[in-house]
Amino acid sequence: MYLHGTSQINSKGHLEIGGVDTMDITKEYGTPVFVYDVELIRRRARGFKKAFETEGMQYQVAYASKAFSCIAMVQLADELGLSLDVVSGGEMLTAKRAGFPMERVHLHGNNKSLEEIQMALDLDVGCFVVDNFHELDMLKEQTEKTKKSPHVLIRTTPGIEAHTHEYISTGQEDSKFGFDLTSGQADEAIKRLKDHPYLQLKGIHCHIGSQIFDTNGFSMAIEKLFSQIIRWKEELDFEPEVLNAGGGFGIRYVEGDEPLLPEEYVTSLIHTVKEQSAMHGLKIPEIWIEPGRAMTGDAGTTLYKIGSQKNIPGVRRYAAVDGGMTDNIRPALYHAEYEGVLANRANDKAEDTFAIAGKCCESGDMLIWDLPLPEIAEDDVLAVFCTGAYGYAMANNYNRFSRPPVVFAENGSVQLVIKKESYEDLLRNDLPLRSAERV
Ligand SMILES: Cc1ncc(COP(=O)(O)O)c(C=O)c1O
Ligand SMILES: N[C@@H](CCCC[NH3+])C(=O)O
Repeated sequence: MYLHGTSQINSKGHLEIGGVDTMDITKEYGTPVFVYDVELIRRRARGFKKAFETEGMQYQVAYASKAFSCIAMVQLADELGLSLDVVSGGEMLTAKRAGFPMERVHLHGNNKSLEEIQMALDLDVGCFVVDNFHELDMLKEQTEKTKKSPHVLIRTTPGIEAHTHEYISTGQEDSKFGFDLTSGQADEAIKRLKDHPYLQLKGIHCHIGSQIFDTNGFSMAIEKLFSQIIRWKEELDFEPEVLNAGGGFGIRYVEGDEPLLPEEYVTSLIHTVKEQSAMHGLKIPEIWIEPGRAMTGDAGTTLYKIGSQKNIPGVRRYAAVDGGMTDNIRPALYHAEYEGVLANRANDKAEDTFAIAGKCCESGDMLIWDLPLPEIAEDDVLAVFCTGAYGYAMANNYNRFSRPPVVFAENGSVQLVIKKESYEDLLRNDLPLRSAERV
């Protein structure tokens, strides 16, 4: 069994996270519940920053809050000296309410609305990552109106295909994101932005995909960008001060996943950027990165209660838990794989293989297809590891299930950071049918 971060098995045979017995957590908060190992998030943040500091670089590590956003998480990101990547009005407002320094917030999005652009200017968001001409026009108009002068990066698609699931690969030419490098779109964006009286064009952004295990794709993307930068310098008198290499750093979900350490990804990035700058006689730009999954993914564990079982002899043994695709849609969406353990009997030997099903009215609502477990009984608690990124963040109310609570565990104490959604929360926006006097 692979245990992440501070997770360990205590003398009662219970899974412990952040020094807290997970059985105490389920007693207090019920199931399902997301538990974050805060110390592991701290370690990840330190890892990403360390390499930049060792190499004496100007940098920003922006936590991609789409992976998991809530007020406490954003406050933790601030405490860790991170910047923040947001992609919506909701994520922006979370940052504001968390008291996050808005100048360190970077706004992404391939279809930012006018309302979101206005909100970002109102909130003094530090940097817009401009994705397309539609946004560019709105942004120009709004900055001319408000006389605000945010920093801007141009998001480019470098034409690099990361070896990952098709739906989470974003850097290839045929992508909905960013300005294409080869057709001249990026050049046009630079021309339109360069001498704008308010928008301060600082640099270039690219993001090649997610859950990437090696450094080749990042290096190739940087080399590709530099081949354009030398041309931009000559033809457009534009040399980026900032190069944002995006996120995408992988984590270990299951055996066979072999990610690098955060500092290893960063060291390689820095070397490629330094090498390319020296080769082309350019200044070394600031490097910004945007890790999401690698910051919170393996720090999250979901605890479920086992309920019904179904044995189809010679075919499969199903065990259903009290959550599923409503709190973790990744298996249904990407065939993502997870590992898990019985949190209340973590030392018991596995005796059979179980397919762990969710409780939604959907055959594809499966969490794990082949999990070795001991003989299980009703009310056993199943811990599914590595659910900290794009778990709660992609949670939904299908079948009108409510979203679980989230707790942070550290140094033997536990703190509730998101309350369980109540039935009242679920019904809050419903209005009765106008003709239905009966309601
Ligand atoms: C622009 C951008 N930055 C950062 C991220 C975070 O990616 P990850 O969670 O894989 O680090 C994403 C999502 O893939 C993204 O689209
Ligand atoms: N949500 C995806 C990754 C996409 C990240 C955002 N571009 C996942 O769970 O893996």
